[in-house]
Amino acid sequence: MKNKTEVKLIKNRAIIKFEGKNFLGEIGIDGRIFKALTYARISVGVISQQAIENGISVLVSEADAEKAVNCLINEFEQERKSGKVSLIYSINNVSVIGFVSKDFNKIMSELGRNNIFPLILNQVAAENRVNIVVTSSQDEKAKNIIEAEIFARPKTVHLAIIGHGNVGSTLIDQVLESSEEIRNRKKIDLKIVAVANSKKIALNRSGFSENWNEEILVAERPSKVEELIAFSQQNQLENLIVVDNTASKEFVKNYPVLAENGFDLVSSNKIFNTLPISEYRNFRHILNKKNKKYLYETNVGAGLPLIDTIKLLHLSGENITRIKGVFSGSLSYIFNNFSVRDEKFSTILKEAMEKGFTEPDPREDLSGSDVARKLLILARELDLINEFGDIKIENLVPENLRNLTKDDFISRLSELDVVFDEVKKSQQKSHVLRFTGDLHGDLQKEKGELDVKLISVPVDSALGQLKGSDSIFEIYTESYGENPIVIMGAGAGAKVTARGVFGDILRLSENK
Ligand SMILES: NC(=O)C1=CN([C@@H]2O[C@H](COP(=O)(O)OP(=O)(O)OC[C@H]3O[C@@H](n4cnc5c(N)ncnc54)[C@H](O)[C@@H]3O)[C@@H](O)[C@H]2O)C=CC1
Ligand SMILES: N[C@@H](CC=O)C(=O)O
Repeated sequence: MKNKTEVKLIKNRAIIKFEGKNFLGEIGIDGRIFKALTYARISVGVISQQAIENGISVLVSEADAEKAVNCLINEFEQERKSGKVSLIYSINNVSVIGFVSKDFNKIMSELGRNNIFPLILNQVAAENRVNIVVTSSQDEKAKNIIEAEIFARPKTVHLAIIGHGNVGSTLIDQVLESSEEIRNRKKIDLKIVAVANSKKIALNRSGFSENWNEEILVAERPSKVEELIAFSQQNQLENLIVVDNTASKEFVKNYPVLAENGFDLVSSNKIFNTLPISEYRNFRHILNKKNKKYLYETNVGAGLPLIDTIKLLHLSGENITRIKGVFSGSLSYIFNNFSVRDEKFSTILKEAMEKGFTEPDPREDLSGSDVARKLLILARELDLINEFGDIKIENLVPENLRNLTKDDFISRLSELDVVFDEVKKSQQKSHVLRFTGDLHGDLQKEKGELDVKLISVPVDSALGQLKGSDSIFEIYTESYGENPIVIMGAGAGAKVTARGVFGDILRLSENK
């Protein structure tokens, strides 16, 4: 049962800390502290004794802090000389929050998740009455969190959307469209308070509306993570989630500092999960330490529920023996169409780009790197310690086009036509081209074998029948034997991917 009383916030307090050896429980010490402060006409608030640290803390008005310290220094002059009292000092800029709640543990865990750890906690258990002392830079945020809990108010979740290209802009629109329904149904108030591209970041404490695009046009702040962190701290924003919808190798370097500063993370960007295993593990260590979460369901199979399925199977002890299939939505579209249509390769590639299936630079797909990343991400979900360099990748980009700028490459797409015409013609009759990923070998060992390659398969085979931009993942396990678990569906596209990212945001929000 929630207890509906006011949550009181008293600002401009200071903690007077009194530290020493073996004086706790000694008759008269508390009395002398009070007497000295009363004589000095200083009113005393919350009191706490720390048995382990051997200290006493009292709360006074910040204006009285210096006077309180001096008066206690005088009172305990002898004990200071003998070393019995080692330190008397003040911690300024703190606030007291008083409330009544039966769900004390829940409130403390919500505060902790938001990096708020009270400096003093004073609880009258019989009355469910609690006073906590927090730094003033976190007091409003703490009050909001406590009120949301006690009064069962919709909890506000603050979102920072990094990257507003195909996936990012679709996600923003989806969030704005559904936010009212989510507030009513789930009691979660999703607020997009930051939107960034590679150059600028737009910040809006009250949350962006449908005209977010205009706000980013006139934004002047550089797209730096420091701007976002400072903004979240200055505005005391609780329940923070940063969403990475870039393909940036640079932005992922910010993940650890974001987790350190209280952000959970959601990412459609696959780069972080394919960094060297030491960085991959170190980040997970930071997440654990800071009680933060990182979700990336769309890293493999866009909106398809693949990572979760693999995670669950693996966690439940199911022995996954092989994962293979067509992992790329764009290459699925390209080869499904190129194999059966009388059309140039470059024309079909352009279609895939226009439909938003390819990476920002389509060579990430054609080179096999994007499929290789997906394969590595799955391998690591199985606790394999493969590195990107272990993957055998067939690169479909001719060597002379590999080192061009993206724009130069795109202006020379027609050079791909001859190459792929040859490949198409060289197939057996009734065969089609498919670009596949295969994680195999002894997956009980430290490393698996990862292969990424273009193959030619009979048109009536399972892979041969793939349509549109569908991906197919065959998951072989010990219990399922020769019949794999098959997950198939749209493997790329802004709408399905943004929906998958949105799902991750909701999963995090519900646990907040
Ligand atoms: N398109 C799809 O079907 C799928 C895409 N993804 C992933 O989604 C991500 C985004 O893809 P798209 O939206 O198609 O790309 P896009 O090129 O349309 O958009 C990328 C956005 O990121 C911004 N950006 C780049 N570097 C940045 C930085 N350092 N800081 C801030 N912003 C930066 C760009 O300004 C742009 O707004 C990629 O990582 C992709 O692999 C994942 C699954 C499916
Ligand atoms: N470019 C990727 C998009 C999804 O990850 C693909 O084609 O699969």
